[in-house]
Amino acid sequence: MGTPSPELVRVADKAAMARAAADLLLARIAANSGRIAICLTGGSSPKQLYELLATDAYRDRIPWPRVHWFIGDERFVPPGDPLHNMTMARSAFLDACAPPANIHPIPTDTTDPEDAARAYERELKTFYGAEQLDAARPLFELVLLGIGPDGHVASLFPGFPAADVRDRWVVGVDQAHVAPFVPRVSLTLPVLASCRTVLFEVGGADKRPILTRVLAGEDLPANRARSDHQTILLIDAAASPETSADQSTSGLPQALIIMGVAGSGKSTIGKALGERLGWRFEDGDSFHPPANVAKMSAGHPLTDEDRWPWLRAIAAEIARCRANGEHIIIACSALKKAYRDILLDHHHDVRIVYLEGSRELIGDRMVHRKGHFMPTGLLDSQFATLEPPGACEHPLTVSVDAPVEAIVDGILQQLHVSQDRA
Ligand SMILES: O=C(O)[C@H](O)[C@@H](O)[C@H](O)[C@H](O)COP(=O)(O)O
Repeated sequence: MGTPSPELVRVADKAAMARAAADLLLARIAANSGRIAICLTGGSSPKQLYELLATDAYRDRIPWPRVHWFIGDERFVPPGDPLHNMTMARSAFLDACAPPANIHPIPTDTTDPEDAARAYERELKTFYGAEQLDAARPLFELVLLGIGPDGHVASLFPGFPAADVRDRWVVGVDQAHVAPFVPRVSLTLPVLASCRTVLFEVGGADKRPILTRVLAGEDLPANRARSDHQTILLIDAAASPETSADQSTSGLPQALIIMGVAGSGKSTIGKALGERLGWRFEDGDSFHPPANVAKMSAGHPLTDEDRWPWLRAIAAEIARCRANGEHIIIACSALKKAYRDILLDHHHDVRIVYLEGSRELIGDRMVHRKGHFMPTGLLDSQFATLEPPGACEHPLTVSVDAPVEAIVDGILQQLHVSQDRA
């Protein structure tokens, strides 16, 4: 299988970009319960993100002891210098939040950048526990990158030999192609690729010229830095070239997740929608691992720990469908945002359909529909758990207070599917 194409995610401005990047970082951390490595970037683009991570809203949600912080490139200046990349990250958030042993700067107190590169390569290999990268076991969970005005990433400049190095993990770069003109030390492209997600932050009007070239597919380091698994380009309105204004919203989604509390009609609506679109429908419950099925059959409620593998199994099925170009509709209560984050996995072609209804309405429907009574406690607890999807999740919201066909019409309308096409 080739390298997946990058996904474009558009946000309004740099503040929204920082929030989206922070949310993705949290999702990546939540998806792996082991020791995690994150590769930070220098430059000015990530500063807002770093500052956001130090705020209560994010800081308290990061399991700091198990997260390790590396850097994709360093300017060969002493720590503390205003140009020093890791110093910027340290003062923005790391020093206040991360255990010192989990901060892995590139040394710049060595004789030259080449020595520093060798020392950092050793450190990365020791952390990884092997001399060779294995595509099935990425080194990093997330690699953050910015794009320079000439299309460079980390300190891999276009036309410089460092951008072609494949047999080293880290290289010394004697001179930079753009300011600041100090020697650099940089991770190489195969090492940056060894991650679950490469996330580019590209914001501000000054990025528009280079982004236009990148989106046109020019052969630049920015177009060669791709994760083996997932690459996301977060771009804001100011950086976005007009010509690509509707690229990310055109076409139908690849997958739809029908969410809502028990009794909101997820399966009925999902099946009816599947028939109208000609897409496969699956009940999310069929993805529960046997341990969960056993627990539920014994009448024990599931905990979030039980739910993660189940949600990841659904996400894996969505990923499989996306890779094969198949459409799928999955019914899954997905009451909390953390659950939906796993299911959506930041894919803009996976959309949520939220079946909205009040507790009274859904309680009533339960009684009248099948003459079957749902215990009040269960419905109450569903509503207590429910975190309705926010605008940033771009849900298709429909009221369940209508006949099935009208609800399906409402969803098709929001998908801009003409009734002929359906
Ligand atoms: O050390 C560096 O300069 C970098 O890591 C570099 O690759 C940076 O990410 C880009 O040049 C974008 O820089 P800005 O974010 O400042 O535009």
